[in-house]
Amino acid sequence: MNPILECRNLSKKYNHQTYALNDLSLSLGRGQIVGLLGPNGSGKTTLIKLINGLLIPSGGSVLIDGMAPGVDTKKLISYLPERSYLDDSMKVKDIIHYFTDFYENFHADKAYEMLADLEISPEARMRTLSKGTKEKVQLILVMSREAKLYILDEPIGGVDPAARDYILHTILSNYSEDATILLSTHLIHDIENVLDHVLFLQNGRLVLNASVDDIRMEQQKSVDILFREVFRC
Ligand SMILES: Nc1ncnc2c1ncn2[C@@H]1O[C@H](COP(=O)(O)OP(=O)(O)OP(=O)(O)O)[C@@H](O)[C@H]1O
Repeated sequence: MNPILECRNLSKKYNHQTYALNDLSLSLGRGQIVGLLGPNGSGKTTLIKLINGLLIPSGGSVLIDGMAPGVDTKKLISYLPERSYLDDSMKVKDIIHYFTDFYENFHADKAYEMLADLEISPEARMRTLSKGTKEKVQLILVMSREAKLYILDEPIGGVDPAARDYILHTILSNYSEDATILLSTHLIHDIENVLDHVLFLQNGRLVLNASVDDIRMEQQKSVDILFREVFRC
């Protein structure tokens, strides 16, 4: 079977400046949760945008399930961007209706179930919700699609610590076993227990591509501690 994601010598330069992403090659298999980790400006969002076809590579290529980013790969990827793209004047239930029309693989019943679990009213208008609650709604929408690759750019940044566990549980219990989740975060300590694999980016280069079990066995340390050592300022 094809890897769900393959990057070959992928590079991106903005405005002829230095490389935001530099000669990155990697291959991700199916059925795993992968942490995309790195300091500010290391290239995480750039990589995510390239995978989603929102940026064109300056060099190299990206393949999703063997295909270049395009109409067909958008059906396979469910993407949570770092900034909200939802219309603030809409009610949550209207957005669900819109998603149901727009995406063949969107399950409204699943979205309503998760909203109820998190005590968010479908009648609420987006602009009346707090930042963290808006993030929860966005994550619910993304996880209610049946996708092969979920890409979550900072999914729990604005969510309070008590809700983070629930959100992680929501992520874990709402994707099928052969799907892959690629998520970027700075909250490594909160998230590392659900990760199978990690990618460390530094100045646009991939400096670590390892399974979490290997890191714990070989280095005898948590991902959080390893990250702090590798990226100490
Ligand atoms: N639109 C743009 N124009 C010019 N430079 C950009 C643009 N977007 C990103 N960059 C630069 O590319 C590099 C990588 O940025 P990117 O946003 O991918 O990093 P990141 O790892 O997601 O950072 P953070 O953790 O702060 O979100 C940075 O040096 C950034 O300044």
